[in-house]
Amino acid sequence: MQVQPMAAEKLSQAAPQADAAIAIDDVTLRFVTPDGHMMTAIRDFTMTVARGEFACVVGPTGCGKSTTLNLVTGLLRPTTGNVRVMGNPVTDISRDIGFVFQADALFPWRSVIDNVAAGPLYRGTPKAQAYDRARDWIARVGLGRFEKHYPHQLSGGMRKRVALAQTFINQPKILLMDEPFSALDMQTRTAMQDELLGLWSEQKSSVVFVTHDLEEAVALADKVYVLTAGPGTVKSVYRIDLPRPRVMADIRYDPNFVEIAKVIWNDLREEVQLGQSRTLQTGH
Ligand SMILES: Nc1ncnc2c1ncn2[C@@H]1O[C@H](COP(=O)(O)OP(=O)(O)OP(=O)(O)O)[C@@H](O)[C@H]1O
Repeated sequence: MQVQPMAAEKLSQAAPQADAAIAIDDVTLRFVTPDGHMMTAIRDFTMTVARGEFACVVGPTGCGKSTTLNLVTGLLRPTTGNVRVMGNPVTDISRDIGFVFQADALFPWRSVIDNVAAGPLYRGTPKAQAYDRARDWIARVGLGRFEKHYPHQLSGGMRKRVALAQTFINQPKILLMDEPFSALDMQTRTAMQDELLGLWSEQKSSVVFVTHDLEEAVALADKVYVLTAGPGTVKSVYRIDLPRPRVMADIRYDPNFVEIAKVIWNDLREEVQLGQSRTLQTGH
């Protein structure tokens, strides 16, 4: 087991690899606030996610984690710097990208199978084939008996399984996840983390997973990015060398896991405290 800030602890100074799945190169993003001031959301931000890599991003509230994901989707454009996905500059919302966010993105008026088949149908897959694939994915996430149910008839964990099936059926090369499991109880959350790792290891997507939960980050990731209090930049990057496959219910008791989490928390704590003191001073 090795825990170490990666060679480029100051990754913001290092050029991302050309063939990376995601390459955010020295990006600064400024917004005009509602009262007309400029505010910097992220600054001098450099991040590289290799193909097939699972990267987690942790940082204090408001430090720019969601903004980072929005740069990858193309919903936001950098003020300065470059963002490349699969080697190409981001110009539009890419079909290669799948999302799972905290809120459900399910259509409430559609049954489970109609929700899961929606992506392939939208992409032009013939109906019979789209529904066959949807059935297969619903079975994979353990909801075979619930194809005809509507989202309001499912628990939060079941809806999240539908969301994973809905996302993975499109075989995204890149998966962006913004606190996807934070609303779930601990047990369901653990099950969903296992589910996610299983699906990811089959499909080998490149993942960026944003979370407030450092233990979740360490348990899931190949690499953990720690961001500074806003305006966010990369404070340090840790490679997590815990062996795979990982079993979420067990990994938290692994002494190596505990040690890694402690080291990263020492780093993150300063930023969280800084973020909190700013919130107290400014009220937001
Ligand atoms: N469209 C926007 N216009 C102006 N400011 C914005 C906009 N979107 C985000 N911001 C600001 O950018 C900063 C970063 O926001 P972001 O949502 O990325 O943070 P975060 O780290 O994801 O926060 P949290 O952990 O609370 O979800 C915040 O100060 C936020 O108020």
